[in-house]
Amino acid sequence: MYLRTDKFKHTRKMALKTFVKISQVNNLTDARYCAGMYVNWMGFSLEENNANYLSPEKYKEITDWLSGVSYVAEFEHSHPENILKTLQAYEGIDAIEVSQEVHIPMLLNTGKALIFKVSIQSAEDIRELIAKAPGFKENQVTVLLDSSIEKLSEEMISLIADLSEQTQVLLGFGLDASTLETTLDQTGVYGISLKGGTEISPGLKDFDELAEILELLEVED
Ligand SMILES: O=C(O)c1ccccc1NCC(=O)[C@H](O)[C@H](O)COP(=O)(O)O
Repeated sequence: MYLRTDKFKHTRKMALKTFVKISQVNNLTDARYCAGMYVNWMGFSLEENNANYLSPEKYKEITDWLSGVSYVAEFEHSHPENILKTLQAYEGIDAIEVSQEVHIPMLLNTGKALIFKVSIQSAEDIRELIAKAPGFKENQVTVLLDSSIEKLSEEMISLIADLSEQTQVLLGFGLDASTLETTLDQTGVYGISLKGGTEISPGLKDFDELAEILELLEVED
């Protein structure tokens, strides 16, 4: 059984049926909408070469308007030393997301939650994660599955279910409003990850589709 931190249990209104992370948020409109929909984690790209890069000033401007959401600092390539240096300019970051596995051990003791974003090309990639799942669980590293694959195969669904039984997984691909509930049931993932910003993930053609998914997940108060 996951901890899911007491913080979430007691302060989050259970307004969404599953845990939701929004990645690469880069404007106030999307940020306010998503916070209003009670997403759990809001991610901002803090690497200057990223198309959705958010400067410290813009980050402050946006987050000053928000409440009830945890902030994720997203990095693809930065070395942990630079990550920690960068974070000094961003107040209130709760979690760090990296895409380089080798960077994980260097960030385990920062006091922040850790997310490992993995680009999935094939079922084999998920098998490799399953082999490493006990280590992720032990170190409380949330695994975020990202991919350009639009539709989840039966094989992938069953592998993701296996992975989710062993550690905390956020599913970031193969999400479609018409099959969302089944996908959540079949994979048993802890939550999902949707992209904000200007780059919309495969299968999510525009902000309307992101909104459609969030509305589907809404729980009546
Ligand atoms: O609790 C676990 O077993 C676990 C397993 C794998 C990854 C993470 C795990 N727990 C930690 C978390 O659930 C989140 O990282 C935590 O809720 C984030 O909290 P916060 O920093 O308050 O956003």
